[in-house]
Amino acid sequence: MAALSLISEHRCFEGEQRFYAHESRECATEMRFSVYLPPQARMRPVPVLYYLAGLTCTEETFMTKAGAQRLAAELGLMLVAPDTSPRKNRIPGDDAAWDFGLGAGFYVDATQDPWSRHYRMYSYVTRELPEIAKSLGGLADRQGIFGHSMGGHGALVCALRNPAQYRSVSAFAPIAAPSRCPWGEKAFTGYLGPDRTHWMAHDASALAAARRYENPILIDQGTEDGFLAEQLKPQEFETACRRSGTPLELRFQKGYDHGYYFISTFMADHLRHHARYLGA
Ligand SMILES: N[C@@H](CCC(=O)N[C@@H](CSC=O)C(=O)NCC(=O)O)C(=O)O
Repeated sequence: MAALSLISEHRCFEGEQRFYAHESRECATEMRFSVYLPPQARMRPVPVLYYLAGLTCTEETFMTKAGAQRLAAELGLMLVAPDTSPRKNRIPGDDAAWDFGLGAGFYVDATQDPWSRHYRMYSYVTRELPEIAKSLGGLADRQGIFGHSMGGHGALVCALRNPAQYRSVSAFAPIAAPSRCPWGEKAFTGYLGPDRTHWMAHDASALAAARRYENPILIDQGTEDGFLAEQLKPQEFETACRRSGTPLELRFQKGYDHGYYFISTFMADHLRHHARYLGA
């Protein structure tokens, strides 16, 4: 594992909020991530909860907007939030749109040129970040994952493909059927190519229909979310879970939109959900 470079460190609810950069093995360029170390981490290894953010976000968004650290400190949960794409090695056209390229890695391992060298967010999250979390005092056998929108899609896919690795999963307004919405179709075509059979390994609804995930999945979705009907499609995920017998609690929250005021409102429920299955 390459050395971590500490960008900044801040005392927070008796724990430590840190921001790091490092040369990523999987992305073959510099990556950034944030970590919240609860006070318990000074004494012993602690469970780890990964948060994957949405389009246009960075490694800072969750830590500054979601209000998760106070309860994470109480529960003794380490929080780890990666950036949403590589940014250091620029690719022509990577900033041409806000829903593809920079800030929009979609948590897949790209197979298409010119993205395939650096855009390997799936392997970065599922392989490299856990090694880093362990080196910072995280327990390898007590990991959970959650996320928002594009990151909700990423969290569901990581957990459904690696049920032994992630004991718990939840999402806020996830892109739940990316093969059948404009954001997902654009990203998967660009990163994975036009053959839709290659998309299924990154489609949460396809994965949930194919195999049962044992622990209950929690999803919160705002009813006033402007992306709900066209981009998110949580009902397709609900149907898929029913097919495989995967336990799902899909909660429609009246009056809430897609943003971080919604996420911060229900953050405590998600942290407690993970704490329950991570033994925190
Ligand atoms: N183009 C707009 C909207 C981008 C946006 O809404 N991003 C969401 C995630 S959407 C799906 O992944 C987000 O989390 N934004 C960050 C925030 O702080 O709300 C724009 O560029 O703002």
